[in-house]
Amino acid sequence: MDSLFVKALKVETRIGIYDWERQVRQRVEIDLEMGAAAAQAAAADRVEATIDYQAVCRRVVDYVEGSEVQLVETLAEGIAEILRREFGVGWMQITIHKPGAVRGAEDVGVRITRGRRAD
Ligand SMILES: Nc1nc2c(c(=O)[nH]1)N=C([C@H](O)[C@@H](O)CO)CN2
Repeated sequence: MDSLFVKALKVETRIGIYDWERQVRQRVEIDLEMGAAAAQAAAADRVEATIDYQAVCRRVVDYVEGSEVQLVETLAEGIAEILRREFGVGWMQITIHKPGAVRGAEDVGVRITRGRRAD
């Protein structure tokens, strides 16, 4: 299966489980991979024949900037729901990075995979 991807989409948001984290905005970085048939899009050579990754990015940024969740897991599930419902994505992998959130670790976060991979 072919896929479209977005790497390290940076968004400032309120996220975290501690009191101090409810007072600030922190940067998260988001990787997306979405199942999409490249041959169909190429044959038409039109963005309407596939998933518009720029439209996806705009929508994800809008959602994440406005969210106020505690866990990176909650953010990932919210994005998955948007990709499924609004963009018709059948298979996806979503990674939320929260770089620098844990002292001594370069990066922490969550990766979820949802949907069925088409052949
Ligand atoms: N499984 C998770 N564990 C933790 C999360 C999280 O979102 N999911 N978050 C935190 C804190 O907010 C941390 O990122 C800030 O230092 C800790 N554990």
